[in-house]
Amino acid sequence: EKGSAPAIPVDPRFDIAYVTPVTIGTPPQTLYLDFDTGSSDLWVFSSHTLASQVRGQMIYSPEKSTTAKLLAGHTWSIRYGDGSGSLGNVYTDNFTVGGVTVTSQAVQTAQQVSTSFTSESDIHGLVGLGFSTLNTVYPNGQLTFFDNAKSQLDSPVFTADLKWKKEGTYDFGFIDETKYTGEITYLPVQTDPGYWTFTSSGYAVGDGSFNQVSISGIADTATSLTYLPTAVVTSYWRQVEGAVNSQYYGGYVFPCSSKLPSFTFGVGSANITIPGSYINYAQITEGSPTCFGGLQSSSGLGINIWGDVALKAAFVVFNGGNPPTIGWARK
Ligand SMILES: O[C@H]1CN[C@@H](c2nc(-c3ccc(C(F)(F)F)cc3)no2)C1
Repeated sequence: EKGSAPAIPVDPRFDIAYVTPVTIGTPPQTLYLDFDTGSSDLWVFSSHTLASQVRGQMIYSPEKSTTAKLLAGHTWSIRYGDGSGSLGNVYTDNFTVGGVTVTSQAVQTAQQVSTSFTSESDIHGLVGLGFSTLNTVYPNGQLTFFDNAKSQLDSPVFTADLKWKKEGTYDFGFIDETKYTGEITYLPVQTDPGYWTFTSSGYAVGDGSFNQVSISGIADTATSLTYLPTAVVTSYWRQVEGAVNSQYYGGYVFPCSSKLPSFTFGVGSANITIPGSYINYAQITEGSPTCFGGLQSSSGLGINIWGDVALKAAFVVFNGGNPPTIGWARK
């Protein structure tokens, strides 16, 4: 089996996140979910979610699905890197993405969500595509959609082809050669504690010289920006006149009129170049002449994150084989 589904930017003004249509249950209920390689819970807004916390999101109603089964005595609670979170209970039901169906997928129904989820009406939940060790369901951890689907896929892989301010795709079970140029460079993945963690071989700013330095980080499709070591990020923003690291805005801001240099990162002996335009993330407020950078310091996070700003510059293969690896290609 193989499947393909769109990755739709939530806000075309700036790619805060990407959502993908899925169907759950019988008859099928459609929701748009944020696919997240940085976590491993599949949770949805539901008929169990506090009404005061639902604002326009589509919901999954297990009581309307003839194939839904409560996973009795199981609960979950998750906290994301930005402090947002959700919690609830668990059903199993049929779950379909791009024509690939998993029967009895653990679907975590939210009873409560934090305010940032409530205010993001275009995101109806998340599909965790990290390693199942990260799943928060208690007392028995559940498998991700990808772990459940793997055995029925032509190949145990999924790929991410995210795009700047445009619709991209997630493919399951195959590698679409038309989506990239040149070769795919595969790197080893550290699966502990459960992220797609790999080591980049270095970086260059604009057409400057390449700095050979190992940068270990996670490939995270649900983090909007990219967070790298302070030394790397300061050497980038030093090239931009008027750029400052603002305490007030919580990161590097710069004059929107700036022409930003590109940022190149090494993957083995190959490299990926992020166009400067991708690093002009957004005006700090509508109409402001000050813009917020898409490349920020990871010093407060304790981990480097290759988020959408980097991922959308590449074709990325998440290979769930034995051992798992991650593949990068230019496009
Ligand atoms: O935890 C790490 C794992 N991947 C990153 C992640 N971040 C979110 C998230 C999604 C949507 C929202 C909201 F809609 F704006 F509320 C907030 C956070 N989901 O995964 C960070």
